[in-house]
Amino acid sequence: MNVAGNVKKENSTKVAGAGLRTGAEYLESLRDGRQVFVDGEKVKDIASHKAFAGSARSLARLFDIAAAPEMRERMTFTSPKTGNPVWRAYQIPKTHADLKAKRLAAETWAEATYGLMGRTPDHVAGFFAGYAAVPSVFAAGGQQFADNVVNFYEKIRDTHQYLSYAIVPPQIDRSKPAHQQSDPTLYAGVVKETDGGIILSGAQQLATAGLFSDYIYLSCIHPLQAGDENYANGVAIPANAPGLKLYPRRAYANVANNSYDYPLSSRFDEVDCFVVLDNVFVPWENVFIYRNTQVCRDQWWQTPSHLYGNYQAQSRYTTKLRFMTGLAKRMNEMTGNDSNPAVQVQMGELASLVSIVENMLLSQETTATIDKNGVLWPSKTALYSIMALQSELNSRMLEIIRELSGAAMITVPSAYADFQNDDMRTDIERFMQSGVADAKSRVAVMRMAWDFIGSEFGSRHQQYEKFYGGASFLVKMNVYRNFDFARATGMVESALALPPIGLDK
Ligand SMILES: Cc1cc2nc3c(=O)[nH]c(=O)nc-3n(C[C@H](O)[C@H](O)[C@H](O)COP(=O)(O)OP(=O)(O)OC[C@H]3O[C@@H](n4cnc5c(N)ncnc54)[C@H](O)[C@@H]3O)c2cc1C
Repeated sequence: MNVAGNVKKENSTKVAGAGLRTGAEYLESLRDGRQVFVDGEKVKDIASHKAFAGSARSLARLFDIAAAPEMRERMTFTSPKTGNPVWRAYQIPKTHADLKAKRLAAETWAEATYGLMGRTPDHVAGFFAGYAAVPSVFAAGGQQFADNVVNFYEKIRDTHQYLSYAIVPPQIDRSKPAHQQSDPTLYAGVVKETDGGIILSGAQQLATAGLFSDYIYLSCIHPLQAGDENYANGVAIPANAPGLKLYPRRAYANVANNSYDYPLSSRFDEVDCFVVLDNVFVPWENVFIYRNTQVCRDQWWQTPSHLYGNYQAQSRYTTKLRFMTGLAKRMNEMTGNDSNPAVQVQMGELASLVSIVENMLLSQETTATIDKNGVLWPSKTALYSIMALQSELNSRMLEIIRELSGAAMITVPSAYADFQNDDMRTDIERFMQSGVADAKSRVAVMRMAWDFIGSEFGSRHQQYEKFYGGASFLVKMNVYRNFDFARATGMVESALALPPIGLDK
């Protein structure tokens, strides 16, 4: 299977996959009555709606890649429960080799979307692998919750389910804790308990790819305090649960009506969804944390969940940066600047920044440690250091590309249709050609670069890289909590205790 190619028609055909879900099955499963609202309307069919169809097909392709027999070793491992192949994303790593295998699988999926889709099925899968690796954290709220999280993990692993998550309260009034908001049902929380489960109301941000997933994991990563118990939950909600409403932000593919003018927006807009819960019932078996602020906090930091999920995110990010570097190189070739030494220095800086990200990813593997239960934890300092600086490094990399481009991304025809007009085509072909390619090829590269960096889609990506892992001041606090300051201050103590020189008079 050609991983880096465009979405192909075979996506909609069934692939022999030993029970693995195919793209066609995935697309069919989106027709389940989920409530998605966009442009003033309820969406009837996500898989065929013009705002979402291209991205749905890109995601379906990931299912087919994993189901392809020749990708079995790369993309799957054997379920200890069923003996069937299941996505590697759900593997709990026990060795450094396991972790590397998970990265290779993540990279394979990331390459199929050029790193432009962050919440592919392997992201939240990593969190659940982390929960199932240390269920005792959930048992602190009652053994039944630990059992629930393990059972649910096994179910989603063995049936190849796609989860997204909404784990941040809405930005209504950040100056007040959850329970002091002007209305107790603004933030998503429990409003009622029944014999069969709990009922939730309120809102939560921001389920990227929520409308494309099978379940949304709803919990809270923002610090909660005494009094916030109603908001301290961890529950899995099927995307079509009655009362669950998804409000995507502006869908970029709506205007990206052809893949020449918008080669990326038309295919890879993963769509961030605001989540509203209107008395959504969640059965007990899908409840893993219930009104417990301590467990709600510990799920992220006392299990390897946050590390596994963000290790996948860094694999995806590294892939995207490779693609970005390739785009910059092709752009320079088109403008004839590629051999200019000053341009090569700028490209050298870009490549240095990309290499730092890549090597911090590899360092998470090599400095990973094994806990007392035999579970491998990627290095916290390696992960959080690069995440903390990503916000700044990403901006610098984009700035270099803008610098290198001059007007190249702007001096392009208004639309693909211009090539069809005989009067326009003559001028375009003459004046917009490159020294190494005809006008159509040159413009194709520039449109792709603009879609990457300057379109609404590209601009959202800049915001995504800043915030997908939380605001950078919070990530820096993670580094602060995990850095070995004792070793650093120990050296200072040692230096202060060195035998004195010249003080004996
Ligand atoms: C494109 C995109 C996709 C996302 N996808 C998901 C997703 O799939 N699932 C999900 O759950 N969430 C997702 N998020 C949400 C993301 O997790 C939050 O945006 C992030 O946690 C930041 O929270 P916030 O937006 O409420 O910002 P705030 O917490 O309000 O912070 C905004 C800014 O205010 C300043 N600030 C606020 N408080 C402090 C402080 N104490 N000290 C210093 N500065 C401060 C900082 O400059 C900070 O960057 C996504 C966000 C974006 C932009």
